[in-house]
Amino acid sequence: MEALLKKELGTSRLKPSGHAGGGCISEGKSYETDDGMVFVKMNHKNQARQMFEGEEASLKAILETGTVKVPKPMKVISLQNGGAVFVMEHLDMRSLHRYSGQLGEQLAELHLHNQRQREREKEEEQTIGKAARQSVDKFGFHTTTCCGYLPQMNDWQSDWVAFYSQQRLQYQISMVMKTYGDREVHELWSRLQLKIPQLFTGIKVFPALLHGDLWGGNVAECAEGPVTFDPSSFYGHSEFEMSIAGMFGGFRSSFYTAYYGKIPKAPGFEERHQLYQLFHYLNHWNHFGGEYKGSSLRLMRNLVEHLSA
Ligand SMILES: Nc1ncnc2c1ncn2[C@@H]1O[C@H](COP(=O)(O)OP(=O)(O)OP(=O)(O)O)[C@@H](O)[C@H]1O
Repeated sequence: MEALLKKELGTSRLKPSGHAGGGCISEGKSYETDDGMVFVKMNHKNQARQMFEGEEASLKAILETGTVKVPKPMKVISLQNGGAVFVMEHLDMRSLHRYSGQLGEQLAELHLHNQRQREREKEEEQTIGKAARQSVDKFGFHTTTCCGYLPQMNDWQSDWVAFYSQQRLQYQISMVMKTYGDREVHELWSRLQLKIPQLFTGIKVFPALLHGDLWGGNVAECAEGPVTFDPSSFYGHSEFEMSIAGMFGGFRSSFYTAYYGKIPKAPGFEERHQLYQLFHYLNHWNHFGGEYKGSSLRLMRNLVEHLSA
């Protein structure tokens, strides 16, 4: 693997730095190269290349906004015996502490970036008659991204409720059905899907670029500010981002105060929050098995019971 890395990176020097960072999905290791330190993630699954290409595209999209710091992506390389590696800039990181509030602000800036771009274009259209369209007016992404190692459908759709119901929840539920044949999930889903539009009454959702997997294990800080990594981006409802953040903890109150100071909670936030957490519980059920079954079904029952017939 190291000979392949040397060749692909065009470096004569490739020395393990001693920094290793294994997550739940891939193994990670840093190396010193001719051009500085790199962090290399390796995964032997067949779908590793697709997973890393999605991460690479996500990092590029977030970098382009200039809002929140992420490692610069460098290269996805296929391994001979299946699997792939992903090379990116190495960042010296420690647990998020001092810059928690700044992360909240910067995340809100990321979420507002596309809308502000659209507003600038509208002004230009009014003053000079035309504007080069860079803003995104649909939900989805230009490529598949993976939350964990499972691919997410990102086909562009104008209607957020349809996108989220079909490409996020339905997709996960179909996978649960295929793997576990669970009848209760099927029965609850047939009732829940009819009620989802109620949760969006009076709400206008504008596509926001999301990190997509913002749990406490994917945020940190460098000497000069906060950093996030391992994204699975798409354009979606900004509220979706806050769902996994709350599931496993790791975010201080200063993070939430700063974020909601810029993007206040809209009416009905709490019910939609449950709907958005449902995706992550189902995705965990599909990744890690039955220990997430109980929490997924509980959430579904709760949503079905609290929404009117
Ligand atoms: N660019 C980087 N520079 C230095 N260390 C990094 C970098 N990216 C990630 N790490 C370290 O590696 C660890 C695992 O990274 P990452 O979350 O991307 O892996 P993963 O297997 O996709 O994880 P999971 O799915 O569990 O979130 C991080 O917690 C961090 O300590």
